[in-house]
Amino acid sequence: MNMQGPEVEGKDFFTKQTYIEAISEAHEVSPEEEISLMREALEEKGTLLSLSKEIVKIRAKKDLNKLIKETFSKLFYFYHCTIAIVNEDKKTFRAFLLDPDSRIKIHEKYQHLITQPIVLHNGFDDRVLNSDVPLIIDFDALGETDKIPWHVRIMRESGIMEVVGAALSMDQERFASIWFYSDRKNNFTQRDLWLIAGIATLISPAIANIIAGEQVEKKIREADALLFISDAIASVNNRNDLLDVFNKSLKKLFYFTHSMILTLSEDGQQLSPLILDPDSISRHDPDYQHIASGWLAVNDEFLDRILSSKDPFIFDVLAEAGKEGSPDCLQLNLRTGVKQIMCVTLRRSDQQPLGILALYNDTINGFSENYRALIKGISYHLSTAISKILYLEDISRRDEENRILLEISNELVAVKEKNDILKIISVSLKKYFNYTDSHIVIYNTSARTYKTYIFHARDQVLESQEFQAMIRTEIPENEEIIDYSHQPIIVNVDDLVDSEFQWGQQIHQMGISEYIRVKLTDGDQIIGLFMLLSEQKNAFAQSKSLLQKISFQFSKAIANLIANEKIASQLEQINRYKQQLEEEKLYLQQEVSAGLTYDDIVGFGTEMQKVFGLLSQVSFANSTVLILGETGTGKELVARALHNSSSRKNKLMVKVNCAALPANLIESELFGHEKGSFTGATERRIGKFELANHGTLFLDEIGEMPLDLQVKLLRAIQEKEIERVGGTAVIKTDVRIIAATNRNLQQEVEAGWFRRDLYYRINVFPITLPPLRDRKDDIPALAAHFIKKYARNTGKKITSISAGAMQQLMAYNWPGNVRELEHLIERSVLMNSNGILRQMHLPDIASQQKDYSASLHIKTYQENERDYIIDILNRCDGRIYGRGGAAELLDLNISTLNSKIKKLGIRKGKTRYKK
Ligand SMILES: Nc1ncnc2c1ncn2[C@@H]1O[C@H](COP(=O)(O)OP(=O)(O)OP(=O)(O)O)[C@@H](O)[C@H]1O
Repeated sequence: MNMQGPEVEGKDFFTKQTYIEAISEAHEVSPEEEISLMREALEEKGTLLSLSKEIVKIRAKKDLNKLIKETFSKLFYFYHCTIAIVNEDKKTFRAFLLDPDSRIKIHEKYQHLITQPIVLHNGFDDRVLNSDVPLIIDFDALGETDKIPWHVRIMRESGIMEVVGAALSMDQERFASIWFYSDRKNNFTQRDLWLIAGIATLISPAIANIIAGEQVEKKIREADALLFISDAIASVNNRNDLLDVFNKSLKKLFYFTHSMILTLSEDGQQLSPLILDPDSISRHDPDYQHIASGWLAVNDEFLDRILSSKDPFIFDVLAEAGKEGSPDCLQLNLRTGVKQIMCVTLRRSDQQPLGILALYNDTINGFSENYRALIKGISYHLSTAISKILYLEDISRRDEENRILLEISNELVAVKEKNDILKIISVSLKKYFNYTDSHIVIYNTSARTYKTYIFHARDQVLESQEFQAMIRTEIPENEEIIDYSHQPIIVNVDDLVDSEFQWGQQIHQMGISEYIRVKLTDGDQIIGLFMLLSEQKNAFAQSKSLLQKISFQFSKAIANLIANEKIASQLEQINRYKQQLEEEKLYLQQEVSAGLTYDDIVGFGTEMQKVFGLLSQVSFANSTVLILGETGTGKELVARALHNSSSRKNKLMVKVNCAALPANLIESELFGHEKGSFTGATERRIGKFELANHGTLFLDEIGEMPLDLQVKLLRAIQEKEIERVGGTAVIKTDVRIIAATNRNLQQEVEAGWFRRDLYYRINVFPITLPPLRDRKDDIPALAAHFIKKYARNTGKKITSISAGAMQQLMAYNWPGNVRELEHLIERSVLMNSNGILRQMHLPDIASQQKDYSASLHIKTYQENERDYIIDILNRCDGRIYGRGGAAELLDLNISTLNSKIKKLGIRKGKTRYKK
């Protein structure tokens, strides 16, 4: 850097010392030199004398410009000339006089240069100001150093090679500087410097006068502007108008990049933006939206300082942002080039803080001290305007809330089922709240948990594991979510991540950042929680009051829904009982012999006594009993007596004849069916299992049960629960099983026609009833028993049986067992006219013989094969193909079986194949 002044630096050579004296003091001069210098000096002195006459005429800046253009430029070469004045703060200076022909005008930062205060102590301007003589700055010699101030850099970039600066002073105070710029190197001579020093001295009083005049004008202008702004502020009714006043009027008064007004929450804990300037220089930062739409917690020393300050507060962003714990917004400002911020606290009439007005600047020392008073003046009017805006907004918000409330209430009143609520939360509420998902949980008094009742979620999360887990999660009553406040509460989900709160973690995994919840109540009772969830932070700051109001309507609708559901489920239960009672009634009407006991079983012989012994052991147990025996031996009679002697005697014994029903109906008969579950299922019907609940289910002819149904039966017996055909609900049953068959189940198992596992499950307590031919000693008692029964039924007076007839009975083989004997006695009583049965209408020996010989007919191999295939087909309910079909059981391939059916002339009757 090369800065030079006359070699007589430090002396006021214009007033006290001539140029010649100064030069001669500095070095020896020859007499010729001295004569020439004296001539020059006399010439310039004359020049300055005539100059001073011009200068006294100067009144305004335009006169100055004219002087520079027309007079100064004739004295020496310079490109343009400017004057800078020191600001009131004494730390900065600003452009005062600008040369309209300045070549710097083309520089992109020219506007910045001429409008911004520039730091004075930068090593250039302060030196010139402190120097008694003009100084030259040789730009070329500056080199590339960081220390070059930005405004000097701009000049150099605009082609300036050299500049001379001289201080202007008045009453000992150096208040400004005059600058002559040149685009030529080594342009300024010693003589030029001497002239510039003279010009500086002469021009100082004129400049001081103009400044004083301008300051007066400025004050008047500021007062006018303040008046105008105050008036404008006083008449605004909304945020946009207020922003307009700032941008159009205040920006005319002084430079700032943008503004922001923040208001304080009622509890004084948070500051949130009321008005954001769309011209903010920070608006392109990715965090701007987030920070600008959020709120600032008033919990740091920085904000405390602003809020407690009575006067506008100016601070450097760099210095504040560097302090520990500085708010995020300061970092954002720093990043986006904000250098200085002026804040003033807006106060209510009671002096309590209402908010903050912040003005931003992109230069250090951008805010002059002068503006403090102006901004303070504006802040009073601004506070009133903001209070008014907030009041008006509050009124219109309440109106809007009431309108929304009415709209939502109308929808809620019409709620009949959950889907109606779902529609409201997935469509209607979306117009007023900013949420992505919603969740209503209902309090379960017995489990003391909150359980999902209704939810609405984004499509993309519906299938996710987190969401599925979330809706299954029951929130324990004592979780931190449940507090006693009835106000809506906003929860930051980040705070839940490290907690034990499972539901909180699940919604975090679903991408939820924040949720608001409100209690649903019915009188004093909490019935549930209503939660709106959002992926964004700060989504619900404005929603509290409306949600609070809506929650009452929601509570009512949900309480009604729950009550209706309860009534519906009770009605359904009543209907079920009613249906069951009707079934039971019908059943009891069919079952006339329901009251049979062991007394009705006739059997004095040893065989039957053994049976009675077994029965007495199992009567009171709940065990499954399997009654075996030929047809007519009394299996059903024994089953009924067993039931009537058990602890279940006051409930039904329900009989299912497994052989009598087509295979496809047995399942519905046993387990019931839902309406529409198959063609013909026009009504819901409960099955025999449900009908026999707490009683006994008698499965007669269990050996005839189709194989596929055997599996379901086994499950029902083992699990003690059933599902209706076409239904999904699992129904618990408490049923005792008594099964009977005249088949040899063991053999059936071996042949693969009866499931082994089911056989073991029902063969817990087998009782075999002996055929009548093996207990003929019971025949007299049985005969007497039936004579008495049928004589009473027919009204005949028959009391005994002749010895001959008895002999006939004792001689007979009784293939139909007790049933055959009973029928024979019945027929004989009907046909008899006197008091003693003498004639038994037994099949005669011959026919017996005939029958016998007929039964001795030896079947051909083909006949046997035909009968066998028919048996299997009937067992499979005519099904040939697939698992458990006839082809599989016969271990034949399908085409072979079909050709055999054709060849053996096997045909199907109405329901079964006939032999
Ligand atoms: N020991 C008995 N005392 C009195 N009556 C009996 C006796 N055994 C059977 N009976 C009567 O015989 C008839 C047939 O009995 P039951 O229906 O119980 O036989 P079952 O073994 O179940 O026959 P099926 O195997 O053909 O169903 C019934 O009227 C029953 O009352």
